[in-house]
Amino acid sequence: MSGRFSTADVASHNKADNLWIIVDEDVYDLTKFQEEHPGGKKILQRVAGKDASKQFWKYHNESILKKFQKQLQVGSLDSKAAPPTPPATPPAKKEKELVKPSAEPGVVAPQPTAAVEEEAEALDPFGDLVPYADPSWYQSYHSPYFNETHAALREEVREWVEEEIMPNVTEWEEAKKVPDKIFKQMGERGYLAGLLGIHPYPAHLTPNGAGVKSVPPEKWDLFHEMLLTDELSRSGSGGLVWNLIGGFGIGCPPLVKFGKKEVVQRVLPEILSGDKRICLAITEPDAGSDVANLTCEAKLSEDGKHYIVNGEKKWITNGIWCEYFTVAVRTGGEGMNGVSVLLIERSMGGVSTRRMDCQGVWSSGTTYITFEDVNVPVENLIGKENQGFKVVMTNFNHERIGIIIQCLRFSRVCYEESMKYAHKRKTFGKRLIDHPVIRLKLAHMARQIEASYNWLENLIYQCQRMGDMEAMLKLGGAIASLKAQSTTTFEFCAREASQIFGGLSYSRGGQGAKVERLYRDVRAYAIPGGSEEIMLDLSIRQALRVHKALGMKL
Ligand code: HEM
Repeated sequence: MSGRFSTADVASHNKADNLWIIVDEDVYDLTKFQEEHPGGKKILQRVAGKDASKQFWKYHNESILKKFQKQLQVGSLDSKAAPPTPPATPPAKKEKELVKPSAEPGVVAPQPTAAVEEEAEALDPFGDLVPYADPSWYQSYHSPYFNETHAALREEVREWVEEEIMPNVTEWEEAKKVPDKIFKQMGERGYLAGLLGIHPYPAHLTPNGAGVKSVPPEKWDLFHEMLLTDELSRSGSGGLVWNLIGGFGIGCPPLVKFGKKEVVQRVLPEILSGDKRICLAITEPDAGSDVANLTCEAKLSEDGKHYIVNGEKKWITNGIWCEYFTVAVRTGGEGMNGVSVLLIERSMGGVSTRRMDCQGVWSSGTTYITFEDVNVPVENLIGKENQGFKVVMTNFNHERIGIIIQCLRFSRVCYEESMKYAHKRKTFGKRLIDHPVIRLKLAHMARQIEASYNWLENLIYQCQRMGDMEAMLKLGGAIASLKAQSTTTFEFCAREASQIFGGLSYSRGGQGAKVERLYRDVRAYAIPGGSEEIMLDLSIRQALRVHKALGMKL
């Protein structure tokens, strides 16, 4: 694809059997491709030998060029500037320390220990700079939370997502499967190790012991985790995100934090390398948010060496692909004090999984599981017997924060796609963006996204300072509330984006692909991890309990 051509050269390829076009000063040979072009061959023949940039951008988005470039591009116009040659050694980046805001007087949160009082400096602008389409720290606004290590990770992840993931998401979603090599890359790049909620992340357990390329383990914090999930969510596919981190992100942390050392040492390396998968199995056909009433039973064998597990689990993300299952079971009497958590391994026998067909998140592998007389060694108990509720509850904050990050980025994707489309689509002689009614829709999307995201940053900071236990006690209410806020924001943005895209977001694929897919994914966020109704009620009950303990005066 390295040829250089004049416009006259391209103009000579202007027949159906010799069909070249120009898009943005690059030259494409569509002679063979025209037969399979979803928009038809005649439309291509009409622009044969010509600059078709305007027509191209009217009907397609960026991912199409990325996907077909290798196959169809034969070169560029000789008038196009040659791509810059990269410098032999990239300029060294100056690292700024994380700036930690000091707590207000009277706030119970622990005070920062390191006396880092440097002023928060804005980082270089990054991305397309569409207002509100990225977090404000991407766009040269000041932030107390992000430093150069976050900027480096952002660049690393974005490049990978743009190259390896973006062009293929629609295809994978339709196939209901993401190629295994992508999950494997999550391991190789150290991302799985970074998503455990553990700092420093266990770099020695990543393949080659290398960890994450742009962030050493000791610098890793919850904002890196947040950013990783956020950037993955730019794919505009809940299925893709859940395929890569859905099961792992909620199934692995309880094992690492509460599992027996020998068991963790045995299984963790092959999970963090991306060779084997793990998921969390709590929900049952008859017990969703009502965890305390689950019925999957684990009976201790007479010799006390095994639990014998029988029961069913439903809507389990990634289950069909997993070797390991972090499972909530009943080992004691009724209610929350009879619940334990076990690591069940497929190789133990008696584990069956089948894919469930769902409204959204198609490539996430939603699963129905049956356990029939599974013999689980007692060493595989995670936490203490009958105290599994604590393990489950600690995990909920991590799970819900993941849901919030994804929902807010998906809302941004809906907004960004709408903003870009509104600048090219014309109705009644005007671009959509020139209609006040469309700007109003965008404004309502943006205000909800920004307000929710700013609360999210604050809660991540609180989690970072508090640690799991304190965060579980103090932040459960606020996180539950923000979960409801983010899913309603997502639902609103998906609807408004769909109205702006019209028919293009009703059919699958093409320019409205992300919006159509996200519209279907909304319920997968609003229902699991605690439904909106339960979250909102909990947010008040929990906050009152905490503030009573803090000395609230009514
Ligand atoms: C590099 C050249 C091109 C490639 C690789 C390409 C590829 C595609 C693909 C994959 C689609 C399916 C929809 C989607 O996924 O977006 C499509 C649809 C379409 N294309 Fe192209 N195309 C090219 C050039 C053009 C040009 C130059 C025109 C117009 C002159 C055009 C007009 C259309 C139309 C009208 C549709 C249907 C859009 C819709 O369903 O709303 N394409 N093209």
